[in-house]
Amino acid sequence: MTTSYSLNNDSQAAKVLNELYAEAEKQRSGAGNRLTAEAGAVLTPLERFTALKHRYMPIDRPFGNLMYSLLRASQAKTIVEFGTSFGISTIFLAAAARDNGFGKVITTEFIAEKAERARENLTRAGLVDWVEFRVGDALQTLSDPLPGPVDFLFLDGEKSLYLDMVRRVEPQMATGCLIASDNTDHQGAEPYLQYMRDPQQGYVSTPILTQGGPKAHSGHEISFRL
Ligand SMILES: C[S@@+](CC[C@H](N)C(=O)[O-])C[C@H]1O[C@@H](n2cnc3c(N)ncnc32)[C@H](O)[C@@H]1O
Repeated sequence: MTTSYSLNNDSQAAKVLNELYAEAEKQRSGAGNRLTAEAGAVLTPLERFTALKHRYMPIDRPFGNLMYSLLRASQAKTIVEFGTSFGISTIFLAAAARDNGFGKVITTEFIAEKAERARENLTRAGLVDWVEFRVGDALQTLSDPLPGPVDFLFLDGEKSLYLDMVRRVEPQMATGCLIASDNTDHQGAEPYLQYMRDPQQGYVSTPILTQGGPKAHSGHEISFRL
C-alpha cells in the first residue's frame, strides 16, 4: 500500500502549508505592496512581478487539492510548473509525486529570492527531493531538456505567456497530458483559452468553478491532451 497523504492531516507538509496560507491571508487582507492597475499597466511583466516580489499570490487550497488528486489518479511522472512564487502550489505537486512514489516537479520562477524561499519551504515540508528549481524566465528555463515526456503542466505565471508556454511544452507533452491553469479570467489569458478550447488544437478543455478558498473562483481551466 502506498503512503496515504491527506492535506488535512498533521504531516510536516500540511503544517507548512497551513503556515504559508496563514501568512498569505494576512498579506492579502492587509494594505501595502499592491500595485494599482494604472501603475501595473506601464510595467513589463518582469518589472511588475519584481514590484510584487513579497506577495504570495497562491492558488486556493481546493485547486491544490484537485491538482493533487489528478496527479495521483493519472500517476503523472514529469510535472512542470510555471510560476513557483513561495512554493505553495509546488507543495501540492511534490506531495503527489512523493505519494505516487515516483516523478519530479520542475518548477520555474524568475525572481531569485522567491525561488530561494520556495526551496526553504519545500525543504521544511520534507519534499525538496521531489523538486527541481529552475530560476529565470520560463520561456528560457523550460526550453532546457526536461526529464521525460510531460504528464502534467501547471500554468500560474504571467497570464499573457500561457499560450507561449503551452506551445513551447507541446512537443514534449505525453498523450493524455493534463494542463491545469489558474487565473484564466485575468487579462492576457484570452488567446490561451481560445486556443485550448478550439477542437482543432487537440485538447479537451473545460473551465471549473472551485469553491472553498477565500473567494469562489471561476478562473480555473483543466485541459486534456488528446
Ligand atoms: C501567481 S504567482 C504563483 C503562485 C504559486 N503558483 C502558488 O500557488 O504559490 C506567479 C509567479 O510567477 C512568476 N513569473 C511570472 N512570469 C514568469 C516568467 N516568465 N518566468 C518565470 N516566472 C514567472 C512571478 O514572479 C510570480 O512569483
